[in-house]
Amino acid sequence: MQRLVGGFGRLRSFRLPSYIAYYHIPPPRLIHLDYRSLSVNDKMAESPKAGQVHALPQAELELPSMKKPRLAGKNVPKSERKRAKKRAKKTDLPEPCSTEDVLWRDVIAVLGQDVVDKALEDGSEFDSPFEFHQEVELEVSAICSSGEAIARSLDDLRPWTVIVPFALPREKVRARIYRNARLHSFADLLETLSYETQLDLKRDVVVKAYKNFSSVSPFFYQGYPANPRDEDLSDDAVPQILSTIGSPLEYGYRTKLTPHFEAPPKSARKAQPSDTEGKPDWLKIGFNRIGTSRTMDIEECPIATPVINNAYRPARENIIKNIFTYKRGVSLLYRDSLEHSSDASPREADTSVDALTSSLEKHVCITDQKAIVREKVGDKIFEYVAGSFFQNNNSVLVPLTNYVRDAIFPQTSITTDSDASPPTHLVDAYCGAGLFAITLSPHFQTVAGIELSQDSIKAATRNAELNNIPSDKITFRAGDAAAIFETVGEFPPDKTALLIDPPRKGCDDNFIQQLLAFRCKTVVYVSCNVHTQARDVGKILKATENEEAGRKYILESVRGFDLFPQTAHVESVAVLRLV
Ligand SMILES: C[S@@+](CC[C@H](N)C(=O)[O-])C[C@H]1O[C@@H](n2cnc3c(N)ncnc32)[C@H](O)[C@@H]1O
Repeated sequence: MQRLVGGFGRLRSFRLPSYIAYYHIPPPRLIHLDYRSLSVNDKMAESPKAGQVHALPQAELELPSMKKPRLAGKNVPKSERKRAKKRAKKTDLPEPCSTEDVLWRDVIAVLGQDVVDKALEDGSEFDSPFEFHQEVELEVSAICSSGEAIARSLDDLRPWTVIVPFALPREKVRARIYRNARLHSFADLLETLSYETQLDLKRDVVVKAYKNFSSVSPFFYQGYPANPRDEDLSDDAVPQILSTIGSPLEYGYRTKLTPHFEAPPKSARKAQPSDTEGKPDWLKIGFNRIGTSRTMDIEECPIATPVINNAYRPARENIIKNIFTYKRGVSLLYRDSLEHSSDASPREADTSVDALTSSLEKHVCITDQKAIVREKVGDKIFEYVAGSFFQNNNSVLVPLTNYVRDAIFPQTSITTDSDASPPTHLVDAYCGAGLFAITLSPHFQTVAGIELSQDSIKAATRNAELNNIPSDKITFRAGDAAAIFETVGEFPPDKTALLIDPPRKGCDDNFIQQLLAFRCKTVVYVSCNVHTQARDVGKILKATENEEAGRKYILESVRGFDLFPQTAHVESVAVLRLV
């Protein structure tokens, strides 16, 4: 059983599930060792200075190996001899290749051979700057061969390292020292301080995606060894990837959860125990372990909203109690929703202004796939069928939609013609329940959205009504995204912004061809899969790169948005402009 506790805590005493713990517990594939830096340790063995520190007198070294070295004269009292023995043991460098030696070499790699040699020479290698149970703040330098993190102490006067579990390079952590050793201390992790580190790591994912999939000449990326190919884009086609925008909520943000469980196996049915025995070991209610189809038991999910966790806990108890009534496995659904009229029974309904205002903000948990979920994004209301698509982190939707608005109407832009009049028309391809079309509608004269799911199109049309947007201003149609270009034939391309937010597989070639034929002024590409986004953006750039007569698309900016803190997932927004 994994006990999940949200927020910061003593991570040592429990484990987050692997699906959310990507940035908290380094799984083996995240451990990168810089063997070049470790190789400086090889010099250690040859170093005469290092040898001198723990060397016994020459005569003793030459004793037969079975004979213990003589530490002092016969007349020295036993207690003194014991102390000397202890001292000698403490100052001995670790046995080559022992666990201690492997760690010691990580210490040297972080501090540098010169610093270590100096400490050994002046005998300060055990003078820890830290006391037992002292709390310290650290920035992780590397991962040790043991999988723990190693950080260099920030005190430059006394070079020191601290070994701490469950942290990653560049993360800032708070830790409590529990043991001091030679030039390093061991500490328990108290807190991972930096959400910024996650955002940096996610920026790296965007950088790599554009490097690997946009077909930009590899020479653009310094140190990349390949030669440019004919099909590569020119080396300045991709601008510097901007920093990732964080989610206002780092935990408790996820508005949808779909845990599952299997029905009892035959063997368990045969020996059906009484329900007083609690949860049987074979029963796991939760999510798949990363990369497997085995379920990990989850009691509580730190990234889910409180209303979802509050509903999940008793439901879980109920499933455990009644597990033998299930003949098949079940996938559950939990959706965080604002309470709306159909949730309250008529008897309970209070129509006073105060009651209506507070009910607008009251959250309930919906578990029926077909029920209607309600959310607010800024001053707009959205309703959709619980089983259909809607973004799962409400806290980041205002920053995200504002960012898209500002990209379409830039205050100053090096790439837009300042005399050009702003766009008046918006096309929302892959529009879902109308999130972008509706939130951005106040800034446009005409808006058109398209989406494959009939349920979502019904929801988008209803959402336009709910938000009092006239039907002659905004229209939604069900269909393949490429079909939108038939509908918007009347839209002036130079005054049209196209928003693309496709599923993970990205856009198909037909859509890209029609986009290229339409040639609208601005394209904002929002994506939940930055790799297919990089591929599609590369195709658009490449298609217009060498056009002599016509104008070409340039990639003005790319940046990640963190819709899913504590996971490896990153959303990406690319802005293309026709110049
Ligand atoms: C990532 S969601 C974005 C939805 C919406 N923009 C939002 O933010 O709520 C992608 C949407 O594309 C729809 N979709 C998938 N394939 C499509 C296609 N070929 N043409 C149009 N829509 C499609 C899905 O049903 C889904 O609603």
